[in-house]
Amino acid sequence: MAITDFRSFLIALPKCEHHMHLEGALSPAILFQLAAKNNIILPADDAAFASTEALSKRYNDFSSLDDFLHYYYIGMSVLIDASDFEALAWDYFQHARQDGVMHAELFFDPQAHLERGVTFATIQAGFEAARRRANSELGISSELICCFLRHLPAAHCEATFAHEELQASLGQGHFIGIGLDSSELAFPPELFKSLYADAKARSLRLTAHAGEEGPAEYIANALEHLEVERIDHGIRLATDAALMSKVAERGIMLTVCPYSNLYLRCVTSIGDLPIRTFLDAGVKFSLNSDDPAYFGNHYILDNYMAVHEAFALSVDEWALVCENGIRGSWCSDSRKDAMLDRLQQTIDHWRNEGDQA
Ligand SMILES: Nc1ncnc2[nH]cnc12
Ligand SMILES: [Zn+2]
Repeated sequence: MAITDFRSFLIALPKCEHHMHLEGALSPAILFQLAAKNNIILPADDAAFASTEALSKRYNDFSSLDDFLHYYYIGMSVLIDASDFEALAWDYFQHARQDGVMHAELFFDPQAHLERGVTFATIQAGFEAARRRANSELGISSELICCFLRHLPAAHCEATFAHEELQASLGQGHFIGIGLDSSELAFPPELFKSLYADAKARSLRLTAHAGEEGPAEYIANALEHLEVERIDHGIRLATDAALMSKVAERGIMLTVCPYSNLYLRCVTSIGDLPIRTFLDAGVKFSLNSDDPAYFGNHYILDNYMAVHEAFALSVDEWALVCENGIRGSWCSDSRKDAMLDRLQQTIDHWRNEGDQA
């Protein structure tokens, strides 16, 4: 079958997003707007904060993960009340709707807000309002994944997890799992073994960033010491064939973020990502936007398009990527069945279109 309009085909696929930091959806325009509303003084000694245009331009020139994180943490300092968190998440959901996302599992970084005096209840109220609205108005289901910042001491992460408000929120089912993010190289997964054991004891789902800038060994360590079910990024897996076979055999899904890897210089082009290697080895992966507002405003569809342009996946391969994303989601079986039905209808429809072309 020849599909002449792959963009429309990719929009129509029922997509699941598993790797999107809500704070990474903060556009320069909303950043300046909230800074003005909340009287937040942005760094006067950095010309990047002179205007929306200057900041957007600086975002096109990150030299590494840490260079990006510097701006990411300054950016989120403008989020103060529940309506700010709601506006941020709602902005993301509107992009997600346009791109054909049916289900989104969204990271957030409470430690970065709690230390500024913003309460867990404030963050949660804002995100919950946007999630409810996304479900009823846009038909997008979502879950939250509470991320811990690995550049902070493990004891700090454990204390945050034990925080009364966080535990109460957990009791009310407000988030489904935990993740580990921020600066990778100096902070290997095994430092957080105790945090992950605590989360596992509370029946939370487990994932962690590994193998983004760090070596494949960090992926092995996250699997062994943190007992994660998914790996966020994981592109360095391709450097270790034995580990790659193990990951494929165990059905561990990687949440790959093509444009993020390009903008943070983990690869020099999207064509250098091991997408074909993973497909050939039977490694499951989903495609995601990570921090779209910081990475050229490339939301999930652009990531799908870029992978298509670089690797020319067949319709069957796209169907497999989509199916793996649905099956690897942390949503109910009935939601998965609804998405699998939609996938089948989409594939059938496009096969007919292709036959007629
Ligand atoms: N790509 C990324 N890697 C690590 N931590 C992050 N926090 C937000 N985006 C991140
Ligand atoms: Zn990430």
